[in-house]
Amino acid sequence: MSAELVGVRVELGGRAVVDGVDLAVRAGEVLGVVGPNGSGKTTLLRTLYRAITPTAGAVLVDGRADVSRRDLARTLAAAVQDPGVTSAALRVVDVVEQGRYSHRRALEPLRPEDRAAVEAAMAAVGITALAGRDVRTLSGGEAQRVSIARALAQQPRVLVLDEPTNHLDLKHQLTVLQTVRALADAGVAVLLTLHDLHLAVRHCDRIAVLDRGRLVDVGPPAAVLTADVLAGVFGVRAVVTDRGLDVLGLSPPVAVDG
Ligand SMILES: Nc1ncnc2c1ncn2[C@@H]1O[C@H](COP(=O)(O)OP(=O)(O)OP(=O)(O)O)[C@@H](O)[C@H]1O
Repeated sequence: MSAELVGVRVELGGRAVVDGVDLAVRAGEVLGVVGPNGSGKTTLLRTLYRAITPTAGAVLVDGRADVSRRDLARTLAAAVQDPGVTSAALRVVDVVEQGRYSHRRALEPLRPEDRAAVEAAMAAVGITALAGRDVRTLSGGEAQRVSIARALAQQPRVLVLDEPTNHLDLKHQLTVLQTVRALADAGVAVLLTLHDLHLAVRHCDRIAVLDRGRLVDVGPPAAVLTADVLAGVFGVRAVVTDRGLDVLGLSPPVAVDG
């Protein structure tokens, strides 16, 4: 299983925010997309899960462009930055059960395997105790984990996560990233965006660097996040070592008065 963008260009508000991007996420890997604010990461993910139609290029799932909405929903799950899980009076478990829609016929009750998938998804991100809570009462990090659990309950073969750790405390960041690793080890293709380059270096098999809508490079973290890329794209002086990423300061150095 793979999901692929081929020569993708996306124009929004009259300008290209993603341009000429070729990128494939493959079964068994965690592929991280990193880049500065506004570089096109969310747009790229939205294009892959077909929330946006590209201006040019193709989106392929297992090499095919003609996948139906229903087949796509059975194959690919996404947890996005603004999950909207807090807009209606639903319990946490109701939202996670939405992840089973694509596996059932309309109005069919949940089957034992659906319930098992929902329970496993909630346990994986530590929200079992929140099952009966009104989603409108959740904290940002709790709501984010509900959104991720809904995607996990879908048991997708391609999992797309937009900033899955941005509201999470350290323990839950690790919980989510370890869950992602276990899924990849089980053969799921995982594509995620991360702002935290430390997490990206540690938890991604490959990293794609976006800058102003263009793909700068894609490959293993240490090969891609070179000092030049970190300076040129992110504006920081930093190096990737065996221990991870060391950020030394801003690049070029900021002049300090006095
Ligand atoms: N609907 C829209 N209309 C016009 N411009 C848009 C629209 N959506 C996004 N953009 C612009 O497209 C660019 C890429 O946005 P995108 O959200 O993909 O970036 P990002 O890399 O995910 O950013 P961040 O790190 O801040 O989340 C930004 O300059 C943004 O302002």
